[in-house]
Amino acid sequence: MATGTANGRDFNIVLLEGIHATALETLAAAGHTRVSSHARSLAGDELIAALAEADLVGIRSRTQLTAEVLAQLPRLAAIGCFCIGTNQVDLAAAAQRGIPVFNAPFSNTRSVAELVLAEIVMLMRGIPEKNALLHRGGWMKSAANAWEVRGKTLGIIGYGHIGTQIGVLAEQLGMNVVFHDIEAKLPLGNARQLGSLEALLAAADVVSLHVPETPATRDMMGAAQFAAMKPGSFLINASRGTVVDIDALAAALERKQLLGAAIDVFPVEPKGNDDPFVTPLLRFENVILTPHIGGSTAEAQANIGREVAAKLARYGDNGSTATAVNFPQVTLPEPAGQCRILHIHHNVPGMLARINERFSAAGINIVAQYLQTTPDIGYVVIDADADASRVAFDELKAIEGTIRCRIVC
Ligand SMILES: NC(=O)c1ccc[n+]([C@@H]2O[C@H](COP(=O)([O-])OP(=O)(O)OC[C@H]3O[C@@H](n4cnc5c(N)ncnc54)[C@H](O)[C@@H]3O)[C@@H](O)[C@H]2O)c1
Ligand SMILES: O=C(O)[C@H](O)COP(=O)(O)O
Repeated sequence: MATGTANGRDFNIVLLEGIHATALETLAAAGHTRVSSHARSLAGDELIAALAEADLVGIRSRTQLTAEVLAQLPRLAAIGCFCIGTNQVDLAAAAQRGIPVFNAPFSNTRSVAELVLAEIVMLMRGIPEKNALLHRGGWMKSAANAWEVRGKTLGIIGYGHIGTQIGVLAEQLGMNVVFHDIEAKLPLGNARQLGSLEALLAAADVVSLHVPETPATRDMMGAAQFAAMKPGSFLINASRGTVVDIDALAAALERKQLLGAAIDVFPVEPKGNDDPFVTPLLRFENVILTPHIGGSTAEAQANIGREVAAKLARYGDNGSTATAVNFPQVTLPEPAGQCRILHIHHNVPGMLARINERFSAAGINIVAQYLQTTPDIGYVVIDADADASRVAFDELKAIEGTIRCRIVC
């Protein structure tokens, strides 16, 4: 199905999940004023109704944009994830519908790293249970199960942006750092990559998870992995809730295989601050529970708001897909002609020839042309003069294999 919109600045933009005000400011500065904001995540019919007229949508980690949801939003032209994770969007389905997805790959990295570092110290001193007891009037002055972190081993699973930051900071506290990753990674400082997850679990006093949500990371910490951890060690999960089998974690805490944990993300999380929260971990006072706030700092949210809003505005205004996570990436200068046609199509043989034929048959001069492809999707951007572009636009929309076609003048 081919669709077309007249001009990027006519875009209707919907922001969900309390995205920071810097996003609105950035969009307004780019001339986008048709923006509505919602404080929480939406689902089901509410979500479809809120996004029915949206050209651009901004979400955070909770809103699920599945293939089924996207199929009901034919108008949607681009998605901004105002966070790092993009697992909440069906990226392949979005690409097939000609929808690029943008995120903020490192604006909250430091915030997560600082939280994890603090949690390592808190857990190794037994602070969570001492704090809970003291709030009830109990006094537990004791050095039992309280250690310096200096000289202990931190095991990082997923040595990407966040994992590497944590490794560097932990070494400054005198920790030994080992990591496990599916890719061979450059170790920073004195960190060492271990050959397997099992080797890491056997070596670490504290294990910290920093992998994305993928089929391979689902329940990657289950009963067998907890049994393989050092007796009396600790687990930190600030990645995604699906990475840890939470019942297996509860069992490991129960039998004191683990002396504590810090959990920021959960398999099921409330949609907003007014919804109830349940987890089998409530009964453990040696577990730090935080409501998915690893990236929730003033600095991170303000930066994310600016970064992702700018990416959406740029795509709307000039078609640039630089840094899109699911789409051919084209970094574009300002239009060289009076109008720019953005043509998204299935990547089948002869498509570019068919597009160019339309221009030469109509005697239209192409001022500039850009092409980028992935195995499935092709993205061609053509600058031409205004009247000619409108003729070409109508022609290009009709080419078989077109997914979406847009003109910006
Ligand atoms: N709690 C929060 O608020 C919060 C904030 C930011 C990010 N996150 C989560 O943290 C995750 C990591 O963020 P990042 O910026 O470091 O991502 P990243 O992409 O830079 O790093 C992820 C690393 O995990 C590795 N990896 C992937 N699959 C793996 C597997 N099966 N086994 C071992 N390693 C694997 C990758 O090779 C990569 O090195 C994000 O995907 C997001 O889900 C949570
Ligand atoms: O992926 C992320 O960046 C984090 O999980 C933060 O998500 P949030 O924006 O919903 O807090």
